Amino acid sequence: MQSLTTTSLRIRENQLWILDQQALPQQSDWRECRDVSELVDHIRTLRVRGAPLIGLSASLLLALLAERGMAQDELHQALETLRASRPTAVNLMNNLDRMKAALQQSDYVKALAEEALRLVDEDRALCESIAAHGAKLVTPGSRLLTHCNTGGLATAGVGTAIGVIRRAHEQGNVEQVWVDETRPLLQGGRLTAWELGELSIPYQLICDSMAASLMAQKRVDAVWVGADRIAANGDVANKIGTYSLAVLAKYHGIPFYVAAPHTTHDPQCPNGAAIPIEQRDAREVTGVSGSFGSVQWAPLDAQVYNPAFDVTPAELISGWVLDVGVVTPDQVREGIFRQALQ
Ligand SMILES: CSC[C@H]1O[C@H](OP(=O)(O)O)[C@H](O)[C@@H]1O
Repeated sequence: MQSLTTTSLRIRENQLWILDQQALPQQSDWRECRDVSELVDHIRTLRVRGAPLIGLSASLLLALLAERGMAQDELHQALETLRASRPTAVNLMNNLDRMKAALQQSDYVKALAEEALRLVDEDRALCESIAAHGAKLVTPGSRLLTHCNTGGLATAGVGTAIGVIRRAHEQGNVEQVWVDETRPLLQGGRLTAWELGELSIPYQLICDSMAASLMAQKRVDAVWVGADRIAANGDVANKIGTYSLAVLAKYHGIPFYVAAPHTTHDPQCPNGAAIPIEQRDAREVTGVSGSFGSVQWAPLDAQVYNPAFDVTPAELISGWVLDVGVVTPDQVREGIFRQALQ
């Protein structure tokens, strides 16, 4: 398979390398990813994370395994093992459905490689289109608030919500970004802060609990977040804490935008209640860990509730900023979300 480079994935000499996103920003640790069990572990521990990136890494590994001679039936098993690695982000399921179709072909080795690389190229283009549509919504002097991490680390391109912020900043319309640290795994404090620093985009890091008072002080002009799955009715599953931001934005009359590829919309999922929400390990809440080691502050036997995502109902969303354009609340109320994608 040809060499490939994204912010957090590489193909070199037919080997997949991943940038350990749990080690960032203290360490840029590239790790070989040789087989399914390693990738599943990287995905489950969020060394590989971000809805688009999870799907792309799984697709690229399957293509590499085929090139190394893995039998078709083993590849089918590998594909389904990867599908089960994280349940919420629909990108993984969509990508693997396409890889499964490639696996049915007679020359499946070639078909898998072509499809995996096509998915990477498509994601890059999707990011650019999302960013272009979204940047038009960012007015001069905007102070934008974002949650979790939705940049180049999480995609093959410029990102989704952070892609919009990046392009709007290039157009001179972003005064600064408020970055939610995003407990429990601190994707904002570790990854978005790192990415915006690398891009020289002015930001201030905040604890998630600080967003409300910033909005009350009229210091936030819009909220931009990503999505892991958009239900047929426009409800959105995204990193835990997104729903509370949407409620706060509604209360304060602040626009709340979701940026995502159109493929994140899942017409088979009727509404937010039908989106599977991943429950995660208690130790992520009773303490924190990273390349610096780990520290636990709560009792180790503390009872913990740790859903990785929450659901924001469509009524709280000002616009779904997709690669195909911006879907409006009126279109969603009219139940024509899908048609709006045409
Ligand atoms: C463009 S990434 C979309 C989505 O993925 C993140 O979740 P995680 O860090 O657990 O993989 C977050 O929900 C982002 O909004």
